[in-house]
Amino acid sequence: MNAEHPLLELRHADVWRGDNRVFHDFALTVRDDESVAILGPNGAGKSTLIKLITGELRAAAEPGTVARLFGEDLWSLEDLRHKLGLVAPEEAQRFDPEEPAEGVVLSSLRGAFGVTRWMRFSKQERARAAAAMQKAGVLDLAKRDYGTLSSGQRRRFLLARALVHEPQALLLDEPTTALDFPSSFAFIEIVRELIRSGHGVLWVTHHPSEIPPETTRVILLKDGRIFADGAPKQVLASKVLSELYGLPLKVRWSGGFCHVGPASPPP
Ligand SMILES: Nc1ncnc2c1ncn2[C@@H]1O[C@H](COP(=O)(O)OP(=O)(O)OP(=O)(O)O)[C@@H](O)[C@H]1O
Repeated sequence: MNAEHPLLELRHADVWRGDNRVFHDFALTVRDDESVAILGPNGAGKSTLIKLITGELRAAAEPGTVARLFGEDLWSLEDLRHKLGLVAPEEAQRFDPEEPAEGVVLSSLRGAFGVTRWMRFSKQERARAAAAMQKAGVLDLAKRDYGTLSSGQRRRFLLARALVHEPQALLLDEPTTALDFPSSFAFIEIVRELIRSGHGVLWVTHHPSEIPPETTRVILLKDGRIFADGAPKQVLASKVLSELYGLPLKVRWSGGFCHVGPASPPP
């Protein structure tokens, strides 16, 4: 990681959505070798933060405001895909069900959502796509029609789509939404392996139980502010989460994973 240019630097940032100022004087710095989980109640500002990172939203240009991704002030995630790969489940809808699934990955090399008949790919590009599908555990499904894949398999193709650019870090926007337990666990295991092999990860989720044990930092958002930021066991604590969500919660750790339930189970 270049110490001068962390993945994300926000200082004195105001972010507006319509007439609503979601972030005010917001500050957050994330290094590109960190594995960070971001949680918070509905309306906390998670999507706003993601849209800020993807460049869909911008911080207001005020004196003193710093908003940089990999040291760039006005970035386009398209241009930074070799640094930060995005997995956003809603993108799964954007592909032709009759296209071979490998098109999800190959078309990313052209910044497109699907392969058109004018696209040509070199041997090296096909090898990169194969390597990305291998990492995501879907190489054997490359030739299957995309429309015949399960949600979990499609999610892994989205991961391969991000990995084909060999990014240093990944931004995962609720990547296990609507996946069953086995598919979620399989996805989490792949991400764990990526963290272990040195990738930075920014994982936005509602579910503490899916935060990989390799995660080094947890950030809790509430009402557009950072409510807590620190080591997982300090932040994902019964008292902190009870205060965040406004109800008594009990945290239990097992196998490096955090499980949250009501403080006193119903009779
Ligand atoms: N298009 C919009 N116009 C105005 N306000 C918005 C808009 N989108 C979101 N907001 C507001 O911004 C705040 C943060 O919303 P955001 O979607 O970032 O929260 P979130 O943490 O992602 O929530 P959720 O968990 O429900 O997805 C909320 O108060 C929300 O009502």
